[in-house]
Amino acid sequence: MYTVKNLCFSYDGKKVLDNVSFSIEQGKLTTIIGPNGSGKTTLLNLITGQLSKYNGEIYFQNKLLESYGVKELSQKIAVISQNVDIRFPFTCMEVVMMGRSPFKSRMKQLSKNDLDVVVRCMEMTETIKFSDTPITDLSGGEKQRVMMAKALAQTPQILFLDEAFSNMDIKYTIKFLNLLRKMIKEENLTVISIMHDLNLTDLFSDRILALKDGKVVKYGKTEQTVTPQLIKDLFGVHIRKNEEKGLVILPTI
Ligand SMILES: Nc1ncnc2c1ncn2[C@@H]1O[C@H](COP(=O)(O)OP(=O)(O)OP(=O)(O)O)[C@@H](O)[C@H]1O
Repeated sequence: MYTVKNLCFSYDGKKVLDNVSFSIEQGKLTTIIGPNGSGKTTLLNLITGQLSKYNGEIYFQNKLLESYGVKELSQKIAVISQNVDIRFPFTCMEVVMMGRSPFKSRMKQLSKNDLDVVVRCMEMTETIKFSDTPITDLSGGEKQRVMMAKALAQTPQILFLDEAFSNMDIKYTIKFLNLLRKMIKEENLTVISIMHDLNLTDLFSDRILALKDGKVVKYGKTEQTVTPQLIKDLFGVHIRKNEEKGLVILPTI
């Protein structure tokens, strides 16, 4: 689905990604982990076409990423970024409706089908009650739920999440991770996420891509990849792995 070969990227001469190569499988939840500043968001921005001027190759569905137009790419991928940066007081329904814009012609209204998708996604994310509320009036976690509704309304083949649950409480985080697992199973959705919560990463991910200092340290199946040694190498933190319940993070460094 995605193949990245020898990807290198610098900001103003400062190298941030160094010879990164991997392939993402369809119908899996892959989580990118690594310390602050290791290059996770930069990598995500590159493979979603939000950053350019890299060295190396990025293939999406066997075509070079740079050969896709913005509209074509937006019909296939949706991205939820780290921060919700909407300063204009659009109503929440207007924001979720923007998720349908890759599918409509310029100047045309949304179709009945588009509106049905919007309402369904707002119901799934429990944001329908905010339909007429300006997004600027919501809390951080509520805004993230609206952004989740907008991303789902895009009906993507691949959903990218950059710490998309960072402001959500544990109930909604688990609700959405379960919803994504269901969509992966039933609709063959592919999810690529960045998460700092190692317990949830371990419980919900199929594959782990571990980055440190802009290099891939490890990439593979979660159960084989998330080991106490990897977490020690990445973060300098000790963990114990409980075979039944996942990770136990120990507060000694
Ligand atoms: N726009 C930018 N201009 C210059 N340097 C940048 C820019 N964005 C990120 N960087 C630098 O690139 C490096 C990687 O940043 P990136 O945001 O990709 O890391 P990250 O792994 O996502 O970090 P975090 O876990 O803190 O979100 C950091 O050293 C950061 O300071």
